Amino acid sequence: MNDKEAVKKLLNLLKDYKKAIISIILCLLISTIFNMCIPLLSKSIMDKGFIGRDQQLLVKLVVLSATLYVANLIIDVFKEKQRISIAAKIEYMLSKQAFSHLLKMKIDYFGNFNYAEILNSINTDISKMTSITDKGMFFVVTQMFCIAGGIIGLFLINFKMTLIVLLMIPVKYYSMKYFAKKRKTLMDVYIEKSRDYAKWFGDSIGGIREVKLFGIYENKYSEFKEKKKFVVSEEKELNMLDQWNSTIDVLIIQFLTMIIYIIGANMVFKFQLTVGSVFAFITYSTYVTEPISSILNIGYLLSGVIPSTKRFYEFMILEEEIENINVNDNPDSGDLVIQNVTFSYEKSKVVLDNINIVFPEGSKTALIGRNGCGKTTIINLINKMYEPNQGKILLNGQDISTYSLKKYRNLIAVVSQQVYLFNNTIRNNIALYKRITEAEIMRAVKDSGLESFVKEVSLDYNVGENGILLSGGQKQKIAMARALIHNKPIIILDEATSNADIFSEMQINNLLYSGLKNRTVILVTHKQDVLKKVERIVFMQSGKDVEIGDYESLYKNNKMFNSMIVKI
Ligand SMILES: Nc1ncnc2c1ncn2[C@@H]1O[C@H](COP(=O)(O)OP(=O)(O)OP(=O)(O)O)[C@@H](O)[C@H]1O
Repeated sequence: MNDKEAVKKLLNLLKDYKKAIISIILCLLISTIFNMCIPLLSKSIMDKGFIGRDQQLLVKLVVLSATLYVANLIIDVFKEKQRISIAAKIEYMLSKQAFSHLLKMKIDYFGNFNYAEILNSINTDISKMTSITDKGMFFVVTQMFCIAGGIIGLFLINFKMTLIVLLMIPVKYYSMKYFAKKRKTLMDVYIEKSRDYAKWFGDSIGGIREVKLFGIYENKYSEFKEKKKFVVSEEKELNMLDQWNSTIDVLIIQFLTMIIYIIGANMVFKFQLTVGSVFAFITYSTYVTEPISSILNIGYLLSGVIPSTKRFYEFMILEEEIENINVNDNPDSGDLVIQNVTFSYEKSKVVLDNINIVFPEGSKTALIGRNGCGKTTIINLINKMYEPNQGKILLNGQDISTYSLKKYRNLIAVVSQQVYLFNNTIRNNIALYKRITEAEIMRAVKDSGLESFVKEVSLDYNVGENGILLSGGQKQKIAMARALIHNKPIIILDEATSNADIFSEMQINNLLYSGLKNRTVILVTHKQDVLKKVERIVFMQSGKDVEIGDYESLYKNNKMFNSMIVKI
């Protein structure tokens, strides 16, 4: 995306608020007209009131000026209310778009960026983009009128001095260009550095247990100092640049005012101008110089917003999961078939090579194999976190890529080794936004082996951030209860009982041919008692070499299989 497209996108954000923007511009116009009258009033107060010693007129003019000031204040409050409301709506709308996109994005995005980094990027970009509703931006339109009115006022008072005022335009233009270019470069670096810092921060706090257990506090602290120093120094440079830009602005205007005073005084001494005219001229000249400065500063302001706008829209076009909307059939349970599937996460490394596995409907199948051979990858493909590079996965004879993603996933429950629990009650973590009766929840809790704990603390016990208040086994049992309750025809248990005690494990294993009797169950396990129980075992020597059989045949014929079994 180039700068022009980014500006277009920014302007597009305002298009839904035409009415409010028109009312803001009207308010600014009325204020501008009032402001135009004030120097003329001051001129009369000075020349006719003070110097002409007309007290009655002086009081009238002072009251009129004060009324205009108050009217301006009221208009300003009304205008600000509209402007703040547009800013809030744009921020809310962009946040909604970003969050909805985030939920639909492909899973590999979350492997590259951690939560702190994602939150930091989205918040920074949205807040920068919302700054297009800042006061300075809206002023542009009315400032055109202000400049026109100011120039007319100046010409009416003195033509020659007006030309001097107009000379400042090219000076300001070139200074703005210089600062805008610098700011854009600095902003790009700042965004990169703060993203890097947020990534590191999320990673370090995510690993707080390791920091404590391995005593790497000092190392992390010195990394922090280094990374934060970069961010703070970029912030400092950006703030200093803003300061220099406004200092140069003030210098230009002050220099101009000084010249006007000198030339004006000279003219007063020669009786070519009145004292009031000189003061009115100076006020009018600010009506021209300040708005010109603000208009030219828009370029400077945009130079800070454009990098964020580009990054935001680049994020918004990242690939989402494809939801088939044209499908008319509901996926139905049936045999699940992995057919000639080849898959790699990275092009250079093939993880699964032409794999064929059938999981008959209602069957119980165990997956066993060495670390990294691709068991979890098979599960990732079945639940459509990834798509095969070649081959197909079929359910009930139909390619799963033709099913509605939501409806297809609705058929599968996964309990993995690393369970994620929301910071909510046990009840809500099990029900997951579905209306489920207490009796049903209690049945699932009983089947998963969590009953005695629930009786102790109640279903409304809050589990804390990712279940921090629970033991590993309790977390897995909640995940198990969650899988059981949703009545899905396909259940995947990826080392799901790795943290369960022997009694709970036996209880869960007994479910295979009772509570889960009619469901297709796929278990990743190395435990002998489960391997003996299931009717089929998929033994993976690697992602290329897959052998399927029952326990007896594999046990007799495959030494490698034997060496992997955990006998308890
Ligand atoms: N998101 C990913 N991006 C890139 N490579 C990955 C990703 N996830 C897994 N891999 C790689 O794919 C291979 C298979 O990983 P997978 O997690 O499927 O193995 P596994 O058999 O489940 O292992 P384990 O028994 O240790 O859980 C490994 O070599 C791993 O490094």
